[in-house]
Amino acid sequence: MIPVYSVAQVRAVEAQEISKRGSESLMRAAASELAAAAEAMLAQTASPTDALIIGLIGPGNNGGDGLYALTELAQRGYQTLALQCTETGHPEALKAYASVAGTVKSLSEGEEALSSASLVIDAIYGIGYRTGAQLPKLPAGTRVLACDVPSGLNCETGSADDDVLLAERTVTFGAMKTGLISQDAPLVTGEIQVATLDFDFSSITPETHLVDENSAQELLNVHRSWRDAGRHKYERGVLGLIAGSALYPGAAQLTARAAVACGVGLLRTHVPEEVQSLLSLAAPETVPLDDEQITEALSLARRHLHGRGAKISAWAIGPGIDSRTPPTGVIANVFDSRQPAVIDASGLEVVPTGPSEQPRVLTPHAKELRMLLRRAGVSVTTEEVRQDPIRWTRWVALAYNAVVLLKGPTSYVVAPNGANLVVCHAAAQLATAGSGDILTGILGYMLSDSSLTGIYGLETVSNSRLMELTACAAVIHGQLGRVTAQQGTVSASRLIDQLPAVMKDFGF
Ligand SMILES: NC(=O)C1=CN([C@@H]2O[C@H](COP(=O)(O)OP(=O)(O)OC[C@H]3O[C@@H](n4cnc5c(N)ncnc54)[C@H](OP(=O)(O)O)[C@@H]3O)[C@@H](O)[C@H]2O)[C@@H](O)CC1
Ligand SMILES: Nc1ncnc2c1ncn2[C@@H]1O[C@H](COP(=O)(O)OP(=O)(O)O)[C@@H](O)[C@H]1O
Repeated sequence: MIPVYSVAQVRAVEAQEISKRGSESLMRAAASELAAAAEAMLAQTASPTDALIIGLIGPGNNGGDGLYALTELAQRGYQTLALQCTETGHPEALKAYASVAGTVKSLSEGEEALSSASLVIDAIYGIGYRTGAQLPKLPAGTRVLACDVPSGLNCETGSADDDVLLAERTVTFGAMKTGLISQDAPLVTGEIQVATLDFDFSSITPETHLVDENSAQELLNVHRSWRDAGRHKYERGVLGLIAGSALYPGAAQLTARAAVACGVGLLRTHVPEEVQSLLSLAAPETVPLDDEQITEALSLARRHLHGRGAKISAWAIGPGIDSRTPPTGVIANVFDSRQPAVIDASGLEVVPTGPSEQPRVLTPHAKELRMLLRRAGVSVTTEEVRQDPIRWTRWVALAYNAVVLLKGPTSYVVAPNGANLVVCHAAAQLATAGSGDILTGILGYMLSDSSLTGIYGLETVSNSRLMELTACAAVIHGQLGRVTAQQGTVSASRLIDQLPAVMKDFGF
């Protein structure tokens, strides 16, 4: 997992590093990383002598990094041009660049060259940016490498100005910063590369941790063993799905098909009669589950939570339920059990507040989070949630004693004790009807599989493991969005078609 720090924390460590290593040497180290990233971006498209790299240079250290990077690139044979966007610049870096590559032009003098740039290095503003500067408009299609932070992005809050410089890649120094993963940031940073510059953060507690594909892979492997291959379907895990209504007949199908595509041991479905026939056609692998069988499964669960003897090992509750007529009795019985459950959509409207023995994950989007807060007696605006998502998600986690996944372009996973993880997949194509139902299917499957939860016998899964698995499900979901988008337009059904291949990439 990638630790994420606030700007103030990064500034504090930076000050220590400067006192140890000197500011010039730090800036040169940052510049080398930036130059290497520029070379990597151009490796496929142009040889050094053909490529023109333009640096947009600002007044402070960010501009200094850009100038030293351009100096290195000029020394390696690239054509470079430094365009100063503000009246002042970093004096030593300006001198270093001029001695190798010639004079620096002002933006107005050299602006025309932007249309022939192979790459633009955005080194106007970094973490020192305050909203409101006039930023240059780049020709459409310009490839941009951002130095530390895209100019126009507030690295504290993640809020971007309208004229922010959109980056294809951002090389950020020291550590990942909160403002690079919040609010607008995933839409403007492009791929983020952290150049740690060997900063020492050992005495500082990060604000949160980012879970990316590599860390998800590690988290998924924690409990896997060679013995997994010997399990029968009940030992692999049985998911009970309580979902669907005549009003939304498709949602239960999507969740069911997603769980089946993940390779669930067995899926048992409790859906209204009129939905069951459709569901049996859409997912013939599923087996219906009536009220009596649920009672029996829950009663057995008191003695056998998992593995041999357990009829159901985890639950997914909510997709497509008509909130006017939810099967409250059945759902309340499941809520009283100690079996893990993921609760989504209309299920969120009936989940109780207060203490609970059940390991639960709630998966609201922002509007549903506000509804959960309102039910817990807290009234907030969408803007307040947007500005401090972890704070408000933590409120819900505490009030409902559940792990909470706040879904959106950046997803936040928070446990009742306040611990939290962030998933930032920037797969905008996921914003399509039914994609949340698929996430519920993926997570439901994961909660049912003891090789992932690591629980056997009568133990229950801890909130910290629940939080990790929830983040992994969100990472897989994001990857699913990206992979599906590479093949064409994205719909929920097409996401499910790609799910087996994506699961395979994560070791399933
Ligand atoms: N952290 C690290 O570990 C390392 C950091 N390094 C680098 O240092 C960078 C931070 O440098 P920095 O402090 O000089 O700030 P930077 O972003 O260049 O801004 C310059 C000045 O612009 C101004 N300004 C801001 N907004 C404005 C506005 N709207 N309109 C007009 N003016 C505005 C403001 O000046 P002010 O007006 O406040 O006097 C601000 O001070 C960092 O991003 C990274 O690239 C690496 O070298 C080494 C490792
Ligand atoms: N702009 C976006 N970029 C990336 N992911 C998004 C974006 N908007 C939504 N998502 C993701 O898409 C999913 C939508 O879920 P949800 O709102 O429950 O949709 P539905 O109810 O239609 O299934 C969530 O996983 C969310 O994280």
